[in-house]
Amino acid sequence: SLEGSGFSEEWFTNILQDVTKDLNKYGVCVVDDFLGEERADRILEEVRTLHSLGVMQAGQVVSQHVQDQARGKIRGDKITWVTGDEPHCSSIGQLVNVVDYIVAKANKHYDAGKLAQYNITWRTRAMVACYPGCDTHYVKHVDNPNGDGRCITAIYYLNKNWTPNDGGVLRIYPENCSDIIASINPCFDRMLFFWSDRRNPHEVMPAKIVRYAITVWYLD
Ligand SMILES: O=C(O)CNC(=O)c1n[nH]c2ccccc2c1=O
Ligand SMILES: [Fe+2]
Repeated sequence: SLEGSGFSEEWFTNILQDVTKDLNKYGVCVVDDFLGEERADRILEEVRTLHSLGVMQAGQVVSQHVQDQARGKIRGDKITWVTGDEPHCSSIGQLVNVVDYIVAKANKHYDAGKLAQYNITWRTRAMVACYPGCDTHYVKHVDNPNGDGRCITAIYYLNKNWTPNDGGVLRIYPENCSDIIASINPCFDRMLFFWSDRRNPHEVMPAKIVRYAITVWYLD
């Protein structure tokens, strides 16, 4: 619901139209300056706290060789799952509430188009991910290749003053326009939505410095 979010009906309506239009047209939607610097800073502080508390576990191992693992070779992304009700997670919880509202409304929006094909009733918890730099990356993949129910991937980026030298760009290879590669910089207070299925193979390019993102998957 709107009250308590601190955002106006008009703000939501504008975002809704962007998300609905871009998702239906491109299968991808980027919203910049999503929550404003003050809220985004609070979320970043919470993620840094979670990282410093050591609650993030290795999401994937970068080296498949046993001896590398034995030597504790650089591991890939580290993740933790939060509902938003845990200690140090209240701003993350507010982010999820705002995204929930947008996705629920867009799903029922008058010009929902392809979004209307879904009946989004559920979502995962929020996955807080940290790529620790040192060229950690995520190989080209589809989030939901085999119909596990996930239909929309929603990613919120928290990387202040990001520059190309920092790496960690998200590349999306839209299935139906093979010549275009969408390169999305993981910059601070940027919100991204894309179809989770085979329409959007994507990869995280090697990150040179610590790179934070929060992902929620919406299920049909
Ligand atoms: O951070 C990004 O820009 C994109 N990120 C991804 O595509 C992505 N996709 N699937 C995952 C599954 C487990 C752990 C991390 C991930 C992950 O970062
Ligand atoms: Fe992914």
